[in-house]
Amino acid sequence: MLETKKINFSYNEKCIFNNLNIYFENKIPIGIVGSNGSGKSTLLRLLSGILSPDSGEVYLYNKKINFHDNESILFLKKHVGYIFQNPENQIVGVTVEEDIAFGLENLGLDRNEMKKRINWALNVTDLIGLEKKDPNTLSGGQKQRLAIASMLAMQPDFILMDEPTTMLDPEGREEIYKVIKNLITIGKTIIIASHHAKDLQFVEKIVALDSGKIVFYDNRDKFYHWSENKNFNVEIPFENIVKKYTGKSIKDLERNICQ
Ligand SMILES: Nc1ncnc2c1ncn2[C@@H]1O[C@H](COP(=O)(O)OP(=O)(O)OP(=O)(O)O)[C@@H](O)[C@H]1O
Repeated sequence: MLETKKINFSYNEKCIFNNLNIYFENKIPIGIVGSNGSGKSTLLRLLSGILSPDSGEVYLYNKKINFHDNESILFLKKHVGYIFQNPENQIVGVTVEEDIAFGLENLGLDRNEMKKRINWALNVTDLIGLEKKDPNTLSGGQKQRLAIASMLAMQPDFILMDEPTTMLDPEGREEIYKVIKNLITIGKTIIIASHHAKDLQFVEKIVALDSGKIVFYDNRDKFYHWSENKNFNVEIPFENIVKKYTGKSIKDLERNICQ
């Protein structure tokens, strides 16, 4: 479990969170939605130790994170990985393989373990065969998959993604969806902040933020019903629109066409 208790956070004078309590259970994929500026990225950054709260607490597995203690922050960072919207912010190696190895070098792993982790991360992110490539020559989708692979090799339990497909073309987006599915299958807890319906297709629950407050936290399907006529700047999934206007699922309609 990853949670915040009574968190307060401001950028200079601008208050973003006032007494925010939220929890994320292991292995329940969650989407975070909200209009621009509602605090989605800030929340992900607080949960992953990139930002520290002004007051209040972050707990991971019931352990309180001490933001003044490097070891405590490392404990949080070891278990909670963060993926930026723009993969360029995360890529540092001169080859794909070296980029993945970079984060591992500080962990004191032996060569075999490093190799094993690199291959595993390449596999989960579908990057096998690109090990020797210069990251600068990769497509947007491949770069984002590399950012995920490099973070994955550190073996975090929670993977926080901040609008992971916003910079990508449709092909790149589909590549990331395949990876998100893989990550869920191997038991990672995914938390995705996004405006795109397809980014949220695999999440079980949705948290809606409005000016730093949680105004909804429940199952994904309930969210789309609840949010009708509210402005959360989030796309409605195509299948929900079809269902609303025809009363039928896409599968039922396809069946009728084929009969
Ligand atoms: N480094 C910063 N310094 C000052 N203000 C910031 C900073 N980062 C974000 N903000 C402000 O804090 C508020 C919340 O920002 P945040 O990025 O968390 O929202 P968001 O919901 O992720 O928005 P978006 O959907 O546009 O990405 C916004 O008003 C934003 O302008």
